[in-house]
Amino acid sequence: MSVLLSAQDLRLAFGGVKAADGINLDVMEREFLAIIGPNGAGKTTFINMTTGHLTPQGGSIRYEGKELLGMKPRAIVRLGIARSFQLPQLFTEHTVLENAAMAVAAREGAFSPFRPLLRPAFREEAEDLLNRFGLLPAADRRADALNEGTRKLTDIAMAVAMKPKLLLMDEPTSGVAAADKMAVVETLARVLRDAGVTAVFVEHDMDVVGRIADRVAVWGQGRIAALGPPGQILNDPVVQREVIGIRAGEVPHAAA
Ligand SMILES: Nc1ncnc2c1ncn2[C@@H]1O[C@H](COP(=O)(O)OP(=O)(O)OP(=O)(O)O)[C@@H](O)[C@H]1O
Repeated sequence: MSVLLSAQDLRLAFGGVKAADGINLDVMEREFLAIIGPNGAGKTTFINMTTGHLTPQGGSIRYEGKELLGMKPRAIVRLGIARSFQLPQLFTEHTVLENAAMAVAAREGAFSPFRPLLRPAFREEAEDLLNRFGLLPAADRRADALNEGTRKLTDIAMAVAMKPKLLLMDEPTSGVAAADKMAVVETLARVLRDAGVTAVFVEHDMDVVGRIADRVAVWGQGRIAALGPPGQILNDPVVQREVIGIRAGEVPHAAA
C-alpha cells in the first residue's frame, strides 16, 4: 500500500493553545484511519488543515506527493479530497434525491438555480448513489424530516458524489440513535470500501472504531500520542484511562 496523504510537523496555535504541535502522519491508500482523543485535542483542526479551511503555521501536508498548503478548499476538493461534517450540511427544504442530485451537479460544475435539478443524467446518478447507501426509500423525503442516521448517510453520500479518493469525516455517528448506529456504520464502510475510498474519521464511539478502523491515531494536545491497529490501541491501559474513560477492572469496549 502506498502513502496517499502525508502530514509532516504540522503546527498551528490559537493564541497560547497549540491545536497542532508537530503532527506527523502518513495515511495509506484505501485504509480507514480513526482519530480519537479528548475534546480540544486538535482532531477537527487536523481535518480543517487538510481541507484548506485552516492554514498551518508550519509543516507540510502532501497528497499524492502534491503540497496542499496554500491551496484553497475548492482546489483541494478537485484533487479528490472530500469531507463530511459533524452537523450534516444538507439543503433542508429539498428532498434526499434533490440533495444528491445537487452534489452530482456541483461536481460537474453544472449547478444552476435556473435549470431543473433533476435532469435525467443527474437524477440517474443520484438514484444510483442513494441505492448504494440504502437511501432510496427516503429519496422523496425532505432533508429536514429525516432521522439523524439518514441525515448523516445523505451527507456522506453527497461527499461520495464528488468521487473522492480521500474522505474526511468529522464524527460520522454523532447524534445517531444507538439502535441505528451500527447499521449506519456498516453501510458507509461498505460503500466506501466498494468505491476504494480512503477514509479518515474522527470518532468518539469506540465500538464504531473497533468495528471499521484499520488503524487508530490517538490525539493528545495537538500531538499524536499513539498510533496502531484497533486491537492494540483500544486495549492500551493508558488510552483506556486517558481517552476512553475506562477504569481498571472494567470491560473494554473493543475486541482484541
Ligand atoms: N478557529 C479557532 N479559533 C480559536 N481557537 C480554535 C479554533 N479552532 C480550534 N480552536 C481551539 O483549538 C483546540 C483544538 O480544537 P479542535 O476543535 O481541533 O479539537 P477537537 O479535538 O476536534 O475537539 P472536539 O472533540 O471537542 O471536537 C481547542 O482548544 C479549540 O478551542
